[in-house]
Amino acid sequence: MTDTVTGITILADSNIASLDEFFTATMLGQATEQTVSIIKVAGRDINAQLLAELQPTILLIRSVTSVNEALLADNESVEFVGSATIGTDHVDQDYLAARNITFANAAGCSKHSVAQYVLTAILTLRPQYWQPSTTLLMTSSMPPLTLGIIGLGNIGSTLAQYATALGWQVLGYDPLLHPSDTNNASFEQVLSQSDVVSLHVPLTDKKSTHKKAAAGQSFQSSNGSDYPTRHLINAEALAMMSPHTMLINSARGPVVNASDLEADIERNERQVVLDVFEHEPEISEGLLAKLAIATPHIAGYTVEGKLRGTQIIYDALCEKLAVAPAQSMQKLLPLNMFLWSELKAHPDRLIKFYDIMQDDASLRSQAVDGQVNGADFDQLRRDYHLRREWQF
Ligand SMILES: NC(=O)c1ccc[n+]([C@@H]2O[C@H](COP(=O)([O-])OP(=O)(O)OC[C@H]3O[C@@H](n4cnc5c(N)ncnc54)[C@H](O)[C@@H]3O)[C@@H](O)[C@H]2O)c1
Ligand SMILES: O=C(O)[C@H](O)[C@H](O)COP(=O)(O)O
Repeated sequence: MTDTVTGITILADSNIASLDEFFTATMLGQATEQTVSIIKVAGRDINAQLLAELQPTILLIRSVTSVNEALLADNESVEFVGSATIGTDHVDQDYLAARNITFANAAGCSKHSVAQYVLTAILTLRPQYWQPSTTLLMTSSMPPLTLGIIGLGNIGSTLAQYATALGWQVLGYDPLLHPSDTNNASFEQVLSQSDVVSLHVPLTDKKSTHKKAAAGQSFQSSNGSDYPTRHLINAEALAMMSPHTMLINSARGPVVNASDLEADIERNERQVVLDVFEHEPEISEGLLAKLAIATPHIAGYTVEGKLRGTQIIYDALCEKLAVAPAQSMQKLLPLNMFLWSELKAHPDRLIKFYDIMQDDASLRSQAVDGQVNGADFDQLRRDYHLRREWQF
C-alpha cells in the first residue's frame, strides 16, 4: 500500500467534505507509521494523465469522475477507490475487481437528505397535502396523497417512512425486492394510480455479456441489470400517468428520457421536479422553462449527508489499512436545530427549514443563450450552501 519513501499518496475530488479532517497522517498513518499526502483537484480534472503522473495509492472521488480502464490503464499504483456518493454508475466495478483494487461507495449516506428534498418539493407545490396523521382523520375532507415510489432501497424506503408518518398512501415498486407493505404494486399501478411518482433507482443498463478479446473471458458490464433503468420513464410510461400526476426525479438524469418528458409536459402540463438531468451538467433553457422545480443535483447536499459520505469511505479505507478509525463525523457536526417533529407540527415553517424555490431560482439564473453550461452548473454545486438534515 505504500511507497517506502513517500507513504500513502491520496488523489481526491476537492468536492468531498472534510478531507483534511479525515485523511491525514494522524487519522490514517499514525497506527501504520506512514506519511500521508493528499492532492485535491476538481473531480472532472481527475484524468488518466494525472493518475499516470502522480501514481497515487488511493483515489477518492464523487460522481463526476468516471473510474474505468480508460482512467487507470497507465496507473499501477492505485489500490483503493472510494466514492463518497451513493450512486456507483460512474465506476466500472468489474474492472476494479479484475485489477484487485478495493472499491467502497457511501451507501445510504444521504438517504434522509434526499427523502426530505422530495417531501419539500411535494409540499411546496401541493401544500394541501400537508396533513400530519394526527389531524388527518378529524378534519380532512380530502383523501390523503397517494405517493408512488419506484425503487425501495435506502432512499425509497426512507421516503416511504416519512410519507406514512404524514398519513399518505404509499404505492411502491421494486422488482428486485420481495413484496412487502411498501413493495405493493406493479410499475403500471404506481404510474397510473399515484398523485405523485418519485424515482429512487440506480442508473443501470440492460445486462450484456461481451468477450474481452485478449483474455477470452466473458463478463457482464458492472452496471448491468435484468431491470434496466436507463429511460425507464419514457413516452410509454408517461402515457400511463394521469396529467395530474407529479413526477419527481432525484435519482439519475438518464432514468427519464428528456425529449419524451418535454413532449409530455407540453401535452399534459404535468408538474415535474428534476434535481438530475439527462444531459447534466448542460441543461437546455427550454427544458428548464417546462419544469415546476429544477435544482442542480443537490438533493443529497446537506452537512450530514456529505459528512456521512466521507465517514463511510474513511472507515472503508481504515479497514483496508487495518487501522482503527480515529475520526468521527459527530465531532465535526455543528448544532442542528431543525427538528422533524417541529416541522410536522408547524407546516408553515417549511420555508425556514428548506426553501427549495431558492435553489430553483439559483439554477434558472445561470441560463445564458438558451442553456445552463456545465461550468456554471458545477460551480453552483461547488458553492452550494449545504442544508441541514431534519433531526428526529
Ligand atoms: N440527487 C441526488 O443528490 C442523489 C443522492 C443520492 C442518491 N442518488 C441516486 O439515487 C439512487 C438510489 O439511491 P438509494 O440509496 O435508494 O440506492 P439503493 O441501492 O439503496 O436502492 C435502489 C433500489 O432501486 C431498486 N431498483 C433497481 N432497478 C429498479 C427498477 N428497474 N425498478 C424499480 N426499482 C429498481 C433496487 O432494487 C434498490 O432497492 C442512487 O443510485 C443514486 O443514483 C441521487
Ligand atoms: O449518488 C449520490 O450520492 C448523489 O447523486 C450525489 O449527489 C452525487 O454528488 P456529486 O458526487 O456529483 O457531488
